[in-house]
Amino acid sequence: MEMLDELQQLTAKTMEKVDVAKQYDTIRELGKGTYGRVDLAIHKVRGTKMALKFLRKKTTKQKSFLQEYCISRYLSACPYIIGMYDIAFETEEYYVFAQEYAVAGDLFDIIPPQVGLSEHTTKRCIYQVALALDYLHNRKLVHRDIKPENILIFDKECRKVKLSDFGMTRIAGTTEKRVSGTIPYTAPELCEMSKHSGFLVNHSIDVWAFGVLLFCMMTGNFPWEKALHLDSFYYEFLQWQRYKSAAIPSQWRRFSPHALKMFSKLLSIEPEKRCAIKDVFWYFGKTWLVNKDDSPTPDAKTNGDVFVQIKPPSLPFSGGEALSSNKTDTSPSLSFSSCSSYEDVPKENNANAMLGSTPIEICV
Ligand SMILES: Nc1ncnc2c1ncn2[C@@H]1O[C@H](COP(=O)(O)OP(=O)(O)OP(=O)(O)O)[C@@H](O)[C@H]1O
Repeated sequence: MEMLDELQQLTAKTMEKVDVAKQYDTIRELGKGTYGRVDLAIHKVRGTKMALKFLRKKTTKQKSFLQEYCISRYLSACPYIIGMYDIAFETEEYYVFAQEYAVAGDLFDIIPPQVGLSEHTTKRCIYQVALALDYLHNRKLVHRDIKPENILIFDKECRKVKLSDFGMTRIAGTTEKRVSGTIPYTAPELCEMSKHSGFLVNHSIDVWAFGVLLFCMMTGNFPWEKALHLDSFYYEFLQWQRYKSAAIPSQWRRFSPHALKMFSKLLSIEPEKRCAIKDVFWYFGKTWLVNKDDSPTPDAKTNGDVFVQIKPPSLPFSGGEALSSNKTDTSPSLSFSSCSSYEDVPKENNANAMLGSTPIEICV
């Protein structure tokens, strides 16, 4: 990791003030995040289309910018991680770096609400995400922000996808403050921690988020809003995992026994028992979704079909509830609901977006 320090120092020394309009033709905004925005621009001299990531100086320290830029560059040799240009500069208001442009946007926008992607497309996509995460973990890094908005896609069929946004990436084993909000991808051991208390960064938090991401991709819903006992969808999952005799929660019944086994390894409640990302590769040769015609009829191990109407919680991603993203672009935004519904809600900040006030139908 000395190499990263050196790269950061070198970048800090060589970073220039640039007038963006003189060097780039801005085409459009690609997305907005918590700390800034990403624009599609053409480098006037090179004639190349690039994604310029602008991080507001008001909310981003130079050190954090350098860290994100250098970690991104360090990882960009992997074909499943977003490519980087050797371009970092500042303006009056922003720190800026240039990335490869992902022409089809991000994964969030192509997951059909309440339906999910086909098994074939999910496997094609998640396989590449798993390779990217395995690459990162082998280098002792933890991404810490795995979610569909950070998986960039180059075609709607997910033939080529790349992991991006290394703003939260840290070295495994370091102590971090738990400052970010709780979202459906947040592992239970982090959800239970009080804000600002320190925790040891570990690969297992990416593994958990990967499991939740997989569920979202295959169902178009979040499995829960928060991995906390007070979240009924999470509590049901917890009971099922703890006492195998408990009923399979309805939203998990669509998965094959192999897929359920994979989920219980990825979403193991105790972080020490969670599998490594590379352990999922074995499951790619197996079927993940049960054929509707073969699905088991409700019996002692299941609850039977129920149809529940619940009021959406006041937070964005509800356990078994609504998922929304932090995007504020003009593309249609989604919210996932726990067993169910993806509703069109603004992709405001993941942790703060409000769900609409209409009840969400949960078909179980
Ligand atoms: N290289 C790219 N090509 C195309 N679109 C991109 C690219 N980089 C980012 N975007 C779009 O911009 C959005 C925000 O980018 P990014 O996640 O890097 O910002 P952020 O401020 O770090 O977000 P967050 O709030 O999640 O931390 C992405 O979800 C994606 O839709």
